[in-house]
Amino acid sequence: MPVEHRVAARGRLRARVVGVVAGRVSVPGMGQEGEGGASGRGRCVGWPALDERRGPLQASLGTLGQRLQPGMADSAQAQKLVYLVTGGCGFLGEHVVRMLLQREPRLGELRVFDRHLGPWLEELKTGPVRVTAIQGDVTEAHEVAAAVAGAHVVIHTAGLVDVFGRASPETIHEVNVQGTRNVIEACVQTGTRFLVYTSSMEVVGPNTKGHPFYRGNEDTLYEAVHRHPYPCSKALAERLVLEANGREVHGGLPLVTCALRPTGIYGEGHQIMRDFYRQGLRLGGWLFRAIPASVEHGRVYVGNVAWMHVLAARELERRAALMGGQVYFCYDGSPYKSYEDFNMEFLGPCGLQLVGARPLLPYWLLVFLAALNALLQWLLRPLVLYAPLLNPYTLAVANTTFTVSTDKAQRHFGYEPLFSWEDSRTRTILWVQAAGSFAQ
Ligand SMILES: NC(=O)C1=CN([C@@H]2O[C@H](COP(=O)(O)OP(=O)(O)OC[C@H]3O[C@@H](n4cnc5c(N)ncnc54)[C@H](O)[C@@H]3O)[C@@H](O)[C@H]2O)C=CC1
Ligand SMILES: CC(C)CCC[C@@H](C)[C@H]1CC[C@H]2[C@@H]3[C@H](O)CC4=CC(=O)CC[C@]4(C)[C@H]3CC[C@]12C
Repeated sequence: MPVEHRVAARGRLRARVVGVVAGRVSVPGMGQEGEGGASGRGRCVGWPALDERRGPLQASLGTLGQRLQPGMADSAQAQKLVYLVTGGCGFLGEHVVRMLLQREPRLGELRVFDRHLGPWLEELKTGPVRVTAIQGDVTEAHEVAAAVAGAHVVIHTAGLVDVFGRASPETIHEVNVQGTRNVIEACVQTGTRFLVYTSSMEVVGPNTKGHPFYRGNEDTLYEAVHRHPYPCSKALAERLVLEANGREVHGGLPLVTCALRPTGIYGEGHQIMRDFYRQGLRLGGWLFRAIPASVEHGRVYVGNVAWMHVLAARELERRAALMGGQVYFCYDGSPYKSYEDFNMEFLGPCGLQLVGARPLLPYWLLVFLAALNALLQWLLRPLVLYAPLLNPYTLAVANTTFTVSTDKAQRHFGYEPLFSWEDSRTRTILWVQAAGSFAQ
């Protein structure tokens, strides 16, 4: 039940302000210095150019890595800031929300904007920070503007993450590209100066040719060519965000933007992991290797992704010249492994086994099955939504090495992972076990 109802922002407010609850603030952490860098620019095959279209987690963030820096207490008293997190009820968004409450000392109000608000927001009502839940749609410009008005910082993580063909390409574009455009325009109109965008490694690759990206960084040359609507939309949206850096916002000051590019995120709330677990349980505890163990994936723990967002948002003002218009891969100490072997780090301790040192089916057969799935999806679309995990795109991503190795975020804004690999692994295992028992 909402604690209090109120209008959170000026303007034509149609976004529903569902409630105001208050959360907890604890201690911060931080770092320093830097330099310049490059941003990868992708090409979307079969998609219009930018200009042609207008258009169950507990507060488990712990005390790891907490460091109180000199001056933090002073600045905490000096100015309280309003943060807006779009997509704040999603897998990553919830972690960003909780991380801000725990580790952003200057937080005065936290606005959580999402199409679907989570009931867990109610838990956040006991602390000193006002949490404003706003039900709204990023594709509705006036709803976004109303939510942004008066915010100091926007963390834009809302997005349609669909590589399975559940949504149409147009819808993906509308949410990810037009939604991002609406966020930028809202910042410009209302005078909000700091915008952190959740991009994706998919902006770079894997490309349609299946070229490996091995221990790459933000400056690594790579032929970024996309066909799938999701990476196309993320690449277009990221470009919008980077190009908006330096635009004059209401009041005359420049907008400062940056984009964070997580690799495949895992952790508490990761639905695909939960799906693999349930599938394994249905198969009597067995999963069957489909992809060679030699294909490596970079993965990153959700808590560290959230932490990087919090740090980037905090440092954007002080390091505007350095960070503005920059992209940063999101990384941590998680080991490079194949997608399936990495999942087994969590599913193994939950009782599942991965059968086969090598793939059980020949690759050509997987390609055939993926193509068959795509055909069935198309044929059945008028009748039913058929959206299996295996399709030509997910097979290509799963079967292509994509690993990052970079310290740019460390150099530019002092990012160090907050959670060790051991801790990330333990937290994820506990969550999978709990999610599995709910499934029974
Ligand atoms: N899951 C992953 O492995 C990765 C995700 N990302 C990016 O991170 C961001 C968050 O992704 P996840 O948390 O995994 O996805 P998610 O689907 O769990 O969260 C997205 C949130 O955005 C909200 N949303 C969707 N459409 C909306 C709309 N029209 N208006 C308002 N809210 C809307 C959803 O309700 C949801 O709460 C996305 O931008 C995604 O592209 C980037 C790299 C990897
Ligand atoms: C048996 C199949 C061949 C195994 C299918 C696994 C796939 C469903 C997943 C393999 C790699 C994943 C993607 C990757 O982690 C990068 C991503 C980044 C994002 O921004 C969104 C999610 C995703 C595309 C992720 C989606 C699932 C996989 C394709």
